[in-house]
Amino acid sequence: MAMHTVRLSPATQLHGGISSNLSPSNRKPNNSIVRYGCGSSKRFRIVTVLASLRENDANGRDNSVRAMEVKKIFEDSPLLPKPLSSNQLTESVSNGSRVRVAYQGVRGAYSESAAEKAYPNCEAVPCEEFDTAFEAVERWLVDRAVLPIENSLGGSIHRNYDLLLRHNLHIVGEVKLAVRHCLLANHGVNIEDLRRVLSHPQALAQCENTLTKLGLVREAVDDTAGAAKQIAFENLNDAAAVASEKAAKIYGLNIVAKDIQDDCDNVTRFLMLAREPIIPGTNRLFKTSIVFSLEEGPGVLFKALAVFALRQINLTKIESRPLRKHPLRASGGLKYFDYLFYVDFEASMADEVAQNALRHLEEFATFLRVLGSYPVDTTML
Ligand SMILES: O=C(O)C(=O)C[C@]1(C(=O)O)C=C[C@@H](O)C=C1
Repeated sequence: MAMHTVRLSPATQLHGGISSNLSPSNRKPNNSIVRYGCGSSKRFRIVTVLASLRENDANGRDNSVRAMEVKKIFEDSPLLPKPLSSNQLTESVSNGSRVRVAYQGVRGAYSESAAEKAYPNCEAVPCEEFDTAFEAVERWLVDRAVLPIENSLGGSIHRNYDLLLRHNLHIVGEVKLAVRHCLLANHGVNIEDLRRVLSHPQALAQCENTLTKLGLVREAVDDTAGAAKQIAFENLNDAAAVASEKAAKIYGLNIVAKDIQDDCDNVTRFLMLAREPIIPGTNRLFKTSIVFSLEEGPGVLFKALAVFALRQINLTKIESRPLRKHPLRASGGLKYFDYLFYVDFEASMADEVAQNALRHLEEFATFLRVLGSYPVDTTML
């Protein structure tokens, strides 16, 4: 059987470095995580079956039968872990060896790459939802979470701003990842055959110009790699996924177009979250993230931001979100929207100047919380 017909090769595509499987069917009765070595015979069985499927395809076999077979093989595979869902959170435990890092999405998602960049040699643990990743850390199932917070083209990931406040984790670091999107389709599908494109809404927004030029109908899914997986599993021939080159390899898809984001400098910033804060230092460039709310009144936000300007502290990000518990406030018979302000500033909480700024802010803030003080990611992308 000629190996070149197999698009999912064993070493790079099926195993891919994840050694735990969190799906209930693969969990040991004592709730510890089942591990699989690189030489798993099941892995080779899967590759062999895929190879024979490809060969059958070449002989003109029914595509829907093939799609069902491929789906079954992937679902049975212990090598592609199923993401954690909220109701599984009580069922697995951290084994204390490598750092276990939760991310949202499935294998091949940009968030997985960010987790691996933030914690080299970590065990990246896929989670279905952002919320699940937060909870996985809170319940000691994993050690850290790495979650996207903003993108240079698409803007803020609002959901994670809201969750930062709803949960009690601390920001212990940030990591920036260059995001280079590809258009992925099944082999044999040409760009002219495409009608639809599936991806994470952020990824779709980052490729707005290309997708508009191609006239593709956008369909939002949970993550970019999940879109690639769906294209492969369902053997779709009118749809493509916006996803990474890594996802193309994992799910055996063809790269129809590369670098389709609207700007070559497309960067997503991720936050590293932990149960305990790190001790802020002054030995390197630090950033501090805070959230606060203010009284209603003329110039109040101006005054709040002035506490930093007066001390020459540089602000790197400001975001406002509705204050959900009190979305409206009344003043003089009028109703105003009520907000939370998230601010990142370039100073360590170990700096007296930062402590003074926050003391000053407390004088008129109705609520203030420090989300974390952590080293700035200064790596060039
Ligand atoms: O869908 C993925 O692959 C993700 O990791 C999520 C996500 C995001 O939420 O912004 C991360 C990076 C890119 O900006 C696009 C999508």
